[in-house]
Amino acid sequence: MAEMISLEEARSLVLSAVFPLGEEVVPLLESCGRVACAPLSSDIDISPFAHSAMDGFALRASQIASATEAAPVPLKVIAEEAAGEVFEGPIGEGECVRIMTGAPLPADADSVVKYEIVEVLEGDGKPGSTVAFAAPTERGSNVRQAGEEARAGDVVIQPGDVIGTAGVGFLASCGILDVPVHRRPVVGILAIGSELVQPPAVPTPGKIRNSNSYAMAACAQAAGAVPRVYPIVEDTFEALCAAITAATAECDFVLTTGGASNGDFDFIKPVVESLGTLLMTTVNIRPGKAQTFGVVNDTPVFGLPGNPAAAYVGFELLVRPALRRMQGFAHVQHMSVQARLAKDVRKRDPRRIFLRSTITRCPDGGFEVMPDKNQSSGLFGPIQRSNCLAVMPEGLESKQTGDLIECLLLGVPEDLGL
Ligand SMILES: Nc1nc2c(c(=O)[nH]1)N[C@H]1C(S)=C(S)[C@@H](COP(=O)(O)OP(=O)(O)OC[C@H]3O[C@@H](n4cnc5c(N)ncnc54)[C@H](O)[C@@H]3O)O[C@H]1N2
Ligand code: MOO
Repeated sequence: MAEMISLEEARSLVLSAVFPLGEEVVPLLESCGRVACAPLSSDIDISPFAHSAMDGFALRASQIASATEAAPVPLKVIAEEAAGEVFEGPIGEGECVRIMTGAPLPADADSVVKYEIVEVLEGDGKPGSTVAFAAPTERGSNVRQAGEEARAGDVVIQPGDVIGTAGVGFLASCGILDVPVHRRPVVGILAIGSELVQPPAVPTPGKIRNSNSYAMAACAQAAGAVPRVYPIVEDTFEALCAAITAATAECDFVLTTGGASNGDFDFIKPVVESLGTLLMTTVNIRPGKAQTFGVVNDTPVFGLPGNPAAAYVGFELLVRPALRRMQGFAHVQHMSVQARLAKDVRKRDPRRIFLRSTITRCPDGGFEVMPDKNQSSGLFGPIQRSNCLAVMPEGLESKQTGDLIECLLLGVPEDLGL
C-alpha cells in the first residue's frame, strides 16, 4: 500500500469499495431527491384525453378557413363545456362549442380559438349567442393531444434517474404513490479521543467537547445518509476494536474522527488492519492528510482526522462521494467554478490545499474568491463563514490577486448567495 496517495487515487479507491444499496419503497413525497431503482411507468395516457389549452371556442379549422377581417365567419354557440365535463353532441357546419381550458376537445372539433380574437355578434358568447371569426386557424391549434407526455405503459422514470420536484408531479399523474428508490446508507459516527466530553458538559482541564460527531452527522445528513451517532470511544486499541466491530455489524458505512495520525494513542489504522483490510492511510491534501480507509465485516470504514477542519474536508472530498454512490447518484462530487483570487496566497506546503473561502459574483458575471484569514485545521468557524473551498494545486507555486483558482461550491446556489 502506497503511503501518500493523490486525492483522485483516494476517491477512486473509496468509490470502488462501495455500491448502490438495494431498494426501499417510499411515499411519493419522500422520493424527491432520491434515485429511482426500477423503471416507473404510467397506467394511463398523459394527458388522458385531447383537451383545450385555452378558454375559447371549439370548432373544425375547415369551418373558418375562408375567414378574413373583411369577411368574418359567424358561428352559432350551441353548448358550453367546462373542465371535467364531456360534450358528446355533433357540431354542425355553422356551429361551435364554448370551451374552457382543460375541457375535452369535442369529437367533432379539431381546434380551439381563444376568446380574445373572437367577436361576439349576438348575445353574451354563451350558448345561444353568435360569434365571428376574422381569421383562419390551424388544425390542432390550442389543443393538447392525448398521450402528449406519455402513453400508458411508457417508462417515464428510468432506474438511476434522480426524482425532482417536477418528477413527483409527473409520478402523481401516472398514479404512482409508492416509489422504489435506493436506500439511504446508515452511517455510524464514532468520535475517538480520551480527551473528549459530550456536549453540553463543560470540559475539565485537558478535555474538549466532541464537536466532530455533530458536524459529521450533519454532513452525513446533508449528503442524504442517515447518521447514527455512537458514544465517544477512548484511545485504546481494545475499545476501538469493540466499537468498530459493533458499528460495522449495524451500519452500511462507519465513520470515525481522530486517532488517525501516528501518535502513541492513534489506533484507527491498526484496528482496521487487524479487523479487516486497510486500503489507505494518507492523502496528499491539506487540511487532513491522515485519511484512513478500509473494509471491516464487509462494511466500509473511514477514519477521518481529529482536527475539525481536516475531518470536514476529508468528509466532503472523500466520504460524501461514497455516500452518494451508495444512494445510486451518478454525480458524486461538488460542483466547481473558476474564480479570481481577491488576495495573494503564499504556498509553503506542497500538498493540495483546500482554502476555506467566500466566493461572490462580480458585476461582470465572473466570480471572486476571498480565502478566510484563519486557515487553522482545528476550527469549524472559518468553514461556517465560508461557502466554498478554493483549491491550491500540488506544488509550491503561489498565486497572486486576480489569478484564477478552482473553487468547490459547498451547498446550493441560493444558500451560497451567488
Ligand atoms: N508527528 C506528527 N503529528 C501529527 C501529524 C503528522 O504528520 N506527524 N499530522 C497532524 C495532522 S495534519 C493532523 S490532521 C492530526 C490528525 O491526527 P488525529 O486524527 O490522530 O487527530 P487527534 O490527535 O485525535 O486530534 C487532533 C485534534 O483534534 C481534536 N479533536 C479530535 N476529535 C475531536 C472531536 N470529536 N471534536 C472536536 N475536536 C476533536 C483533538 O483534541 C486534537 O486537538 O495529527 C497531527 N499530528
Ligand atoms: O491533516 Mo492536518 O489537517 O493538515 O492538521
